[in-house]
Amino acid sequence: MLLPLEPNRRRSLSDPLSAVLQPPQNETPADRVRRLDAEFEAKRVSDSIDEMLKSEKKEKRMKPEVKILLLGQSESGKSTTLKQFQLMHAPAAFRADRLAWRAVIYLNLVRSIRRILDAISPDTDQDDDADPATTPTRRTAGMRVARFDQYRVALEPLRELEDRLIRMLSSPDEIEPVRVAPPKPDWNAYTTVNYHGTTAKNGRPSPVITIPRSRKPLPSPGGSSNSSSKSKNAEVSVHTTSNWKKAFSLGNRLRSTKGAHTNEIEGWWDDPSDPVHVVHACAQPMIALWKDPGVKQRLRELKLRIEESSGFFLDEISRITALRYFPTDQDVLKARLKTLGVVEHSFSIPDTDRKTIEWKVYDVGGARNQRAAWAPYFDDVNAIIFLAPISAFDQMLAEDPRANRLEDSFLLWKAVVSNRLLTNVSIVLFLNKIDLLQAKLNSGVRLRDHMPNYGDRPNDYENVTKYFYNKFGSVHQEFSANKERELRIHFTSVTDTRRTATIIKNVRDIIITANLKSLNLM
Ligand SMILES: Nc1nc2c(ncn2[C@@H]2O[C@H](COP(=O)(O)OP(=O)(O)OP(=O)(O)O)[C@@H](O)[C@H]2O)c(=O)[nH]1
Ligand SMILES: [Mg+2]
Repeated sequence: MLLPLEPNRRRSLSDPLSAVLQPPQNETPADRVRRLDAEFEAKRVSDSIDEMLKSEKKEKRMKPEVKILLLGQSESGKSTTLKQFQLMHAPAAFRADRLAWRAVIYLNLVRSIRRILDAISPDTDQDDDADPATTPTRRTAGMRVARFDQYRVALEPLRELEDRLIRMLSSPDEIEPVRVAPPKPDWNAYTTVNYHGTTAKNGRPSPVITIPRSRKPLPSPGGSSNSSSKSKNAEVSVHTTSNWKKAFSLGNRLRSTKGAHTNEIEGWWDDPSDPVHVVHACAQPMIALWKDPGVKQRLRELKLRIEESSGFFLDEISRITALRYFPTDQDVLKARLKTLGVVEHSFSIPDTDRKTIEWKVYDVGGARNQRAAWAPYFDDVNAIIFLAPISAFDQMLAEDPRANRLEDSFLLWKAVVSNRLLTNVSIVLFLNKIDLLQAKLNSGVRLRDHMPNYGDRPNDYENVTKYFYNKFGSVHQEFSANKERELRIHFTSVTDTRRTATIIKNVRDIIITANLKSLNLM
């Protein structure tokens, strides 16, 4: 039986392709059957290839890659949230790095001590180089701390240690220092800087992180200070990529067995050059300084709440300065390293159907001069976790002492929710540092003194958190580029592992659902 000619075969003869496909003029009925059979077979093969491609595509869509961007101002808790992701989804790697964080923890501790000495120093009254984020703008006259000179002398070795830790963390084996990061920082303010010279394959800059350096060295016994550290924004950069961790990793520090007979392990505590010996030797004066009622009184007069600051370890000096101190998970979560650039971390996470999904979490630097680096990540991100540290309502930005940190968070939030590139991106808001907020309100700090709009509402946790919830929520409602977008708001303390794990799980499910919906798979 002759197969009928398909209507769509009749093409215009002006089309050269059609002319070629036309059956020959002198085609016999037998030739025609053969030709149509061949065409039928070709179509069958082509259809089956199409089918395979379709199912491969579907399979690919079923295990999508999810990209999450962590956004928020500096010290909002982005890197801490990332650490919680690591703790949940790559615990072995997280724990393998714990020893490396020892250097950062020592540096955080030394820096806190330095801040106290700076604050209580009788020389500080004329200081125009104090930390704007933490130093009261006007010095308050008060009692001189009686033992100040003793503390200054006893804690002098910490000055050299700080420089040494910075050098160790700054990847000394990196040979080609190249500046890649932000366009406009005061480069002269960075000391001992090594930058990774590579640029990632997508043209995005290589990640680096910085350790905030105290603005001044410890006051020297003679009262003079190192002039090189007088610059305003002195910070030290350290690569996220590798070497700062290597310098302090277990592999490097546990080098050999002491002897075939004893089988005793030689650890960092046996290395006389290890920084632990300096902090260990200074432990007693550090404890005495922190416990000194005169010091506490002076800090109160200055309204300096050191215990609320990043990388706070002053309540745990004995434990942290012990010769065989090994950081706990919680120590690592509390340790502070400032991020510069954008850092990508990948996790393979099984979803509800036990399919593995590749999650890419991007942690960005939140300081103002870092924010220009965010935009290149907006075009292919699935979700944003935005962190606003609501305890910071009485603080100023480190990079701009005139800008209230919470006002800055509101502006940043508005810019993110109204950004058109992010129209179809799920957004989750973490109102973070609620533990510090609670402590601050309990200590009598009033919100309305810093945000007059708060008015006469009660200054308690419940009312204050409700106020922030509504304020951030209404900014989203008014300015969102996507009026359909459902906003999820969580009150968080991202240093709290148990609560944060529950929230992350919840956020993960929401993001997966939204992602599948956007792919029309639900
Ligand atoms: N008490 C308390 N501390 C927190 C909380 N969240 C973060 N921190 C601490 O605040 C400090 C700053 O947090 P990071 O995660 O480094 O901040 P970041 O947003 O990554 O900052 P940049 O890298 O500068 O953009 C760290 O020492 C954290 O341990 C919180 O909810 N409560
Ligand atoms: Mg960070």
